[in-house]
Amino acid sequence: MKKKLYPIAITIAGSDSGGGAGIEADLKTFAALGVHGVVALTSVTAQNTYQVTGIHDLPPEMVARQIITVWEDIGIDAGKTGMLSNSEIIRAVAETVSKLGFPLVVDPVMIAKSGAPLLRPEAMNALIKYMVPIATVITPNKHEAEKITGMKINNFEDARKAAKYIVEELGATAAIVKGGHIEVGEESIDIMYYNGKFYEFRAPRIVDGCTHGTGCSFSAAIAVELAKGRDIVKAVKTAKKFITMAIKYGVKVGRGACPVNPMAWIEIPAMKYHVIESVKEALKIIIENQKLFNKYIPETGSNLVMAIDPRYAETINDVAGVKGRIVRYGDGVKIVGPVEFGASSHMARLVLTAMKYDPSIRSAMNLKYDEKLVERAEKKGYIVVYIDRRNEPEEVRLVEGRSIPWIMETAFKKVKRVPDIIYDTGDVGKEAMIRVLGKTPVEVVYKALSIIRE
Ligand SMILES: Nc1ncnc2c1ncn2[C@@H]1O[C@H](COP(=O)(O)OP(=O)(O)OP(=O)(O)O)[C@@H](O)[C@H]1O
Ligand SMILES: Cc1ncc(COP(=O)(O)O)c(N)n1
Repeated sequence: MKKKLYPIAITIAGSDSGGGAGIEADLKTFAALGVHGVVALTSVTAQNTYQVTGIHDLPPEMVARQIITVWEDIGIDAGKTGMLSNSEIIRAVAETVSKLGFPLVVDPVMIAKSGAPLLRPEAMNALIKYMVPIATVITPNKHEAEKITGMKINNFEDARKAAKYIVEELGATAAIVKGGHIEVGEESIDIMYYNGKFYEFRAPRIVDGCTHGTGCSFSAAIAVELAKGRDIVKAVKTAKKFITMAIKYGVKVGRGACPVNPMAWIEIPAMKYHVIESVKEALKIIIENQKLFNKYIPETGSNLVMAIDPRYAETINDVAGVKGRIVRYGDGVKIVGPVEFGASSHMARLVLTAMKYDPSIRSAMNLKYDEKLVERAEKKGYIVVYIDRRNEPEEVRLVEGRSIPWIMETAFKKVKRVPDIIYDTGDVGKEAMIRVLGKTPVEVVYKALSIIRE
């Protein structure tokens, strides 16, 4: 079979005006994982991160009509359902999807994170009777699985029984009982029963992430992979990786449960590419001016670094620099290795600390100390701060990796902003150094050049 360039996935779900869950989360997930997303809206909710203040259901015929109209022209490779709200909508969706016959992921949405009911009590039986049997995969959490099976779920053994029951007695092809609230420990473990076998999907539990829309985005990700033609086990594996990242790099907005961030999946790699290109562009300028830079490359070498967006930057692995540093070579300089993430530790830590004070400062370079450079910087009106390394507290000296943040913190305290230049004149075993900071590597290199040039 010829592979489709644009697999099509449909979300049959409600809208969350807060943009965190529902079709909004689903469409972001579809886009991030590379399929074309289409929609059958079931209900409009007036919602934010901590409450639902109104629900307006669409007529069931209108829900069915959206699915059919899309199918007739664009086609549907797989779909998911989210909030279905009432039994008439459930009947209309079940009937339409059964007729068309595409693989369907059912997220049996009942209650929002904020506590609001999203499924009328009268619709519970319809959900079990009509939706479960047509589910290729159904993804209940602990509470939803309890409602569907009538069982109590307190541990993974109970979750296994429930998943098996949903498949063998209620007719789903595969059932995943999500473990967000079961045996809460270091990991978030989901249990799947499929084709006579149990599967476990594990990921580290994230404590300070965002969880509004997790269920929506997880089920949408499974639907995407099914639309691409992946088998169920592979689809869930990818969805689990996807949702873990979306929770970790959540969108920190609102005063309730903040929304997951499905875009992290593509945004982080895209930013990394942009950062590498930005460092490379600035390295070209250094090479063009290598004779000027030669004299000011420290004995230990220089590095030029840039961090990814502050929303995502956490460790030195989120900062790119030159592997093996920039060294003196004849009367010029040599860029020793490739530009890589995690290639620098000192300069990376400087930038990570600077970003805590001013998120726009994402780049830095170090030069050999020379009083002439400091004089020129001051004359040019740059903010220049001197740090006396003899004042470095004992507890800072003793801990590996603490000196650089201390230098940045001390400099910030002196001028109440991130300076353009921080310098020190060294100490026993510490080379005197000038550190140039800025928004981008090109800006940093031009700043450096402007003080190097006589
Ligand atoms: N804090 C967390 N850290 C990592 N993964 C999580 C976390 N919370 C939920 N997940 C995962 O996200 C996916 C979607 O979970 P979802 O939030 O729908 O279920 P739940 O946490 O069991 O229940 P609830 O919807 O009531 O929070 C599942 O794979 C689940 O294991
Ligand atoms: C329209 C709509 N659909 C689904 C959910 C569930 O998501 P959550 O449990 O994260 O609030 C929601 N809140 N709103």
